[in-house]
Amino acid sequence: MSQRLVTFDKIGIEFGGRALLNNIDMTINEGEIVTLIGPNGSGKSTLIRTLLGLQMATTGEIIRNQSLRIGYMPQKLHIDPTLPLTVKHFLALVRGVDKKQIVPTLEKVGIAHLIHSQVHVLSGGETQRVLLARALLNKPNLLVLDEPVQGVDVNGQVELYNLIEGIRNELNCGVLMVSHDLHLVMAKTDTVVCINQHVCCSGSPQHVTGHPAYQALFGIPGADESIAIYAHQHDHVHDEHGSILSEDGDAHTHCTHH
Ligand SMILES: Nc1ncnc2c1ncn2[C@@H]1O[C@H](COP(=O)(O)OP(=O)(O)OP(=O)(O)O)[C@@H](O)[C@H]1O
Repeated sequence: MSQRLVTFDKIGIEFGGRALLNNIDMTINEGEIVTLIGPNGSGKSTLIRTLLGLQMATTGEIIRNQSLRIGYMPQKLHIDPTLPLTVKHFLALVRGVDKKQIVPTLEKVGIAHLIHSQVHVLSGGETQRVLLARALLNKPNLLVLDEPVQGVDVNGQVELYNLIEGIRNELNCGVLMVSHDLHLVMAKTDTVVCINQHVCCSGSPQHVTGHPAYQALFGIPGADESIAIYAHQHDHVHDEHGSILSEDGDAHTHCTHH
């Protein structure tokens, strides 16, 4: 039986009398991929910051397993582009890093060939892999990924989600990720938690996408593919001015409301 890594117990956060998060219950188990979704400003990053200890909860508590070790991958890499910094040197900056682990970790995320590249010339997908490598160097049993596929094209996104799933399978770590992409991420997720200040719904991807609260926020999955077409029953004929000719040949118009 897999053990619980983190339990959010009725977490609430207020700022200036405004509730950013309210009564959030959520659990992440070893070997489980949990995806946090929600509209802009719904509190996803705030919840992550609370887990990382960067934000204090106003109410409730976060119960952490004693063994908890988090590897955090931020949304973006903020580095001065004028600063010369190779991937190797960037990863060597990780506190307490075992430098012998840098090459195997880069191999794990598929970019060992970039070890001597400057970080600011990397593509979006390569940068995300460097950030993932940095998170892994912390030897985590919980990976926390804030929008891991940001700035990556669709093919690259699929590859990154596959990579994250592969790492979970290999390390049996828990994964908590924030995502805006609902379609690609769903296949790689065990549990989806949909928040909008509070937990709107949670469970398997199938359960959540069928939930009315999810559909109210994001629409019905696949609905955009089946555009409802207004079918005009053209059972009449027009004269040369566009007016409808009745059976007796008199002209009248479509709309008679004024
Ligand atoms: N330190 C803070 N002080 C006051 N308000 C804050 C603070 N941090 C976040 N907020 C507000 O909390 C709300 C939630 O922000 P948060 O960044 O958690 O949302 P999000 O779901 O991650 O959004 P997005 O999808 O746009 O990244 C926003 O309205 C934000 O302005």
